[in-house]
Amino acid sequence: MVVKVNNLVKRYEKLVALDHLSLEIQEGEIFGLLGPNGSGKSTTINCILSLLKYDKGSIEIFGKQMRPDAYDIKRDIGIIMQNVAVFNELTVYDNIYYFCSLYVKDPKEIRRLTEEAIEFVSLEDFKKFYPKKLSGGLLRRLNIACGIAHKPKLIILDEPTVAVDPQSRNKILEGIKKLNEGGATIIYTTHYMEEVEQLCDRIAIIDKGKVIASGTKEELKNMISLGETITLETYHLTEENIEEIKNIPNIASVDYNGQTVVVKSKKGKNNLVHVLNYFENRKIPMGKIYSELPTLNDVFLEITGKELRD
Ligand SMILES: Nc1ncnc2c1ncn2[C@@H]1O[C@H](COP(=O)(O)OP(=O)(O)OP(=O)(O)O)[C@@H](O)[C@H]1O
Repeated sequence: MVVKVNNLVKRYEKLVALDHLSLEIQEGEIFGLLGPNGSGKSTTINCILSLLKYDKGSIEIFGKQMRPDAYDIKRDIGIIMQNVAVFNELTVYDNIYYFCSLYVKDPKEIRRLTEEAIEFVSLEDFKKFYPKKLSGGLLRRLNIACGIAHKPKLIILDEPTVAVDPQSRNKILEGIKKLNEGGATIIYTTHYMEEVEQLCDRIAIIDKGKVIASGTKEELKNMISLGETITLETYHLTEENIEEIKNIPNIASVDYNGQTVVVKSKKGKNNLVHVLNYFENRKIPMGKIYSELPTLNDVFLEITGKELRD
């Protein structure tokens, strides 16, 4: 176990930001903390890092109790915060060198690690640039390089792709996978379900400071009753047809807007076949058809009754 958070409670005056939150993160995994804005992700990370005091609970990292002065633990952690934290008066190279020098003493080794980090985030052409001259995506990559240059065993990234262009976003996600393949354990917070689906081995979904579900994405999707969502283009459905589709076994809901019908089914076999057979037998013309498995948004929606997105 790399991180063990037990029953954490954090209040900001009257607001309970973390409400008995527990997490267990194992060595070598990419662990996703998924939740809407304001659910408590940054507060969790700041408590884990002992940057914030909390009211109740305990936090262990690498099997030891985490404290504000636990420098032996902090040395092995890389932090990439939501807000870019670099020095505007230092170049790209000097920023990375500086952050690396907080953990590594030998100048030759710092230079080697700095070059490696620059290569890792593909900033070779920008070494002498000052942060103000970098685009948002490049700045994020610099922020990441500063956090990982000292080769930490545990890397914590708090929403590193917010307001980043798709190219930089892909580079960041690929980079995180590479860091993980190199042996680092990763904690990744985001409100983008696509990112955790793509990246994470295990996920905790949080809402209002509580873990509402956790597991692999398959486990999370198996927790809910929704099977698949079938979307079908058709201009010819009557009220009677809609009622009949609702009565097909295993169908949970039917929504029709005059152009497309969205049929949600409960878990079970051959749901798509049954729906298509209905259209075939009634000779109702169909256009495009597709069927989707539940998303993590569906999981969030079924548990909390609201959308993950704002
Ligand atoms: N310093 C603070 N003082 C008072 N309330 C705070 C403070 N920081 C956070 N909060 C509140 O605590 C709750 C959790 O906030 P937190 O920033 O941890 O959520 P988050 O999931 O990281 O959201 P976001 O992605 O918007 O940062 C929110 O209701 C937020 O308004």
